Amino acid sequence: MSGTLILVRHGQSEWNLKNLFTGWRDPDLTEKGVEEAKAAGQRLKALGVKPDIAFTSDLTRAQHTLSLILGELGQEGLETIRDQALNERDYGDLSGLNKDDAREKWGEEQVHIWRRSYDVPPPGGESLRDTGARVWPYYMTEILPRVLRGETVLVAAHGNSLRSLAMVLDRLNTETILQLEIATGEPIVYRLNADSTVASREVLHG
Ligand SMILES: O=C(O)[C@H](O)COP(=O)(O)O
Repeated sequence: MSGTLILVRHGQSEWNLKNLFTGWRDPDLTEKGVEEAKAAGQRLKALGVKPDIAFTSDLTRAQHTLSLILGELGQEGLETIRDQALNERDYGDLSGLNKDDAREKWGEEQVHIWRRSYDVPPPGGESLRDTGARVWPYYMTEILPRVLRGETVLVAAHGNSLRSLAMVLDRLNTETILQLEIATGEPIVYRLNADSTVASREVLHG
């Protein structure tokens, strides 16, 4: 066994609440999102988790979630690396549009394909494969080596940047990834084997 990797999607954002495609736009958390983030921190604390380092994206909602979690853990000053490699999928021309309005305009099926498929990008934006093309090398070079050294690494990021990472960790293929949803503010705790495969996976539900 080597180290521990904790993935957490940010708490509810202002645009999650308004049902808008967000991508690289930068809304902050709602009150509910703040509470979700604090609750995530409390659940990690109850589990006895003590991160050695944290990673987050270049976007406010993930950074704010991370700082609330670290507050609950009493680790406000923890070394934190921010990188846009961990940003949400770029939703391109859909950014800022209402998801129900988009379903009306393009149809339920097309919108679902843009949101959940592996390799169909939304207009002007990134497919999950495109997102993975920046997340996977970042994971391999910056995050995984620390976990393999036995560290506990906390990653606060986004629904689709984390879905691309879960493809690797949970061995999902281009079909089975369609089913994976990652809830806001629910940490996923992975213990990794020395060969980087997953020894155990636990979702800390609310
Ligand atoms: O960017 C967004 O709109 C959300 O964070 C994730 O959206 P999705 O559930 O449509 O992938």
